Amino acid sequence: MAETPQVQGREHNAPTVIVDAVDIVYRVQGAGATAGRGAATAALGRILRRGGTPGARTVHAVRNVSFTARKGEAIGLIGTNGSGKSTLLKAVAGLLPVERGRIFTDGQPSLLGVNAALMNDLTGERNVHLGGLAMGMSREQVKERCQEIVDFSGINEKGDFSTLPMRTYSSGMAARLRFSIGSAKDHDVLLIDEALATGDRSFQKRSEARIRELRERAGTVFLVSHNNKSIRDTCDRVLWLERGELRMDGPTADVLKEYERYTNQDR
Ligand SMILES: Nc1ncnc2c1ncn2[C@@H]1O[C@H](COP(=O)(O)OP(=O)(O)OP(=O)(O)O)[C@@H](O)[C@H]1O
Repeated sequence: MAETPQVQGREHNAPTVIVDAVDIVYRVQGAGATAGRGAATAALGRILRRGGTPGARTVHAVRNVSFTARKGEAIGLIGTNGSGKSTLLKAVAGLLPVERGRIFTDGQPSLLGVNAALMNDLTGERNVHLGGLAMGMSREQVKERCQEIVDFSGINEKGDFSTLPMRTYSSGMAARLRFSIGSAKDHDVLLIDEALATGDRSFQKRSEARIRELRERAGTVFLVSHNNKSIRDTCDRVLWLERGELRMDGPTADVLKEYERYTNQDR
């Protein structure tokens, strides 16, 4: 019997994210109002020049980017500072509008860290519960997995931190707990922004293994990182963004070779 398109859509290799000729532009209100001359004079000058809103400036962060991601792929996003990686990830997560082009996703993309909105005044344990519920886990599932999530994060390695408020955590500990909560559930499309950079080497190894597991369970994983080794160890494909443009899209080894050549030369 012929398969319906929906059944085909569940196959390995099926597209999960299609980004089609996307541009993303930030609008910064009130930017530069105090630059140079006095604020009032500068604002008046702008009104006279443009006849528009004073102080509105734009940042064109992503330019004409297209790619298709498939089930089972782990895709690294690389590029020098400010090249548009986080912006693109937020747009795929549906948190930023596109100026031009379209983004299609099959399933709900989860941006690690943002979806599990953690609260500084609550303990790590309470945050594990809330984060789990926010991701759609049942109370029983959360109860069952709470200890495992805390153990994976390693926050209790130097004391019983899981019963202390998150504001007492170092930024690395908070990032580890976020990663641990976010990756406790299988995601259709998991977007990870620099989560691995903050942990120590043993946490990095655990999280790399976790990414490989998530990927095997048929999801698609995107990983933004400045750590080329993490990218090499976890991703089979890499997108290289530079000044908002997609400079290269291909197998990890090929793209990293060109990227390393680019970052090692004087620019
Ligand atoms: N909220 C914002 N408002 C205005 N401009 C922004 C905003 N966030 C980012 N930008 C600008 O958009 C461009 C892309 O930034 P983005 O954070 O996506 O880059 P990135 O590649 O993730 O950088 P990094 O590696 O430094 O984290 C930069 O020029 C940045 O200044």
